Amino acid sequence: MLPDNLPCYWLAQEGCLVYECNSLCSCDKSCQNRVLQKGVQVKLEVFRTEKKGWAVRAAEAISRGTFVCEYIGEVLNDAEANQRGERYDNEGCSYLYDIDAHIDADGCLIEGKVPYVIDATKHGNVSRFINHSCSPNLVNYQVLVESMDCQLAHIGLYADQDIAAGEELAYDYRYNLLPGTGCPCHCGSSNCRGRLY
Ligand SMILES: C[S@@+](CC[C@H](N)C(=O)[O-])C[C@H]1O[C@@H](n2cnc3c(N)ncnc32)[C@H](O)[C@@H]1O
Repeated sequence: MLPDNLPCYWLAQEGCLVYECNSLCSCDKSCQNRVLQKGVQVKLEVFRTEKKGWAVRAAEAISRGTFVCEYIGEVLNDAEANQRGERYDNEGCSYLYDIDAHIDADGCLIEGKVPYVIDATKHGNVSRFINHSCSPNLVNYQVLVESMDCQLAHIGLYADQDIAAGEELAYDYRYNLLPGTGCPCHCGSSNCRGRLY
């Protein structure tokens, strides 16, 4: 039996498309299928870490399945993202979110590649400070609200487990591990892959 507070799409695999009610629905704003569109509803804190720069932690307990925040920023095409990505990698800090890397090709309705990357370097919200972990406590879903264009889905981050107040929030960046030295991962988990990319 599922707990009452789990959204109806909770059984979907990470990276899948989910639909929220929108202005074409007869329901009102109190509908339980209007989650991401209400914005951040949980208390979050940005804090400084020793090895990972800024990070985000829960300022109150967050139950499994709760929407945490949306990853927002400038929407770039692949060419622009590659160009900026090289610069960011050289600088050692990147706020690019590669939508494609998070799509579960087997379990999703999205077909083909999403030719966009979200860049939160200059425009973003608290999600830009969330670090990577090889044992994450957040998962990502692609969420459709007003537009039904799968390639323009919102990116929602949700608690994948019960999270205690004070615990750092993290999701799996799912970067490709490229040949070379890459960038060391400091997530500290027992199954850490050792590198971010
Ligand atoms: C989206 S930003 C996260 C916020 C960032 N820590 C800051 O200070 O603004 C991503 C960057 O944070 C750092 N980072 C995130 N997770 C990390 C990890 N597990 N180990 C080392 N650095 C990490 C890397 O520099 C990465 O490019």
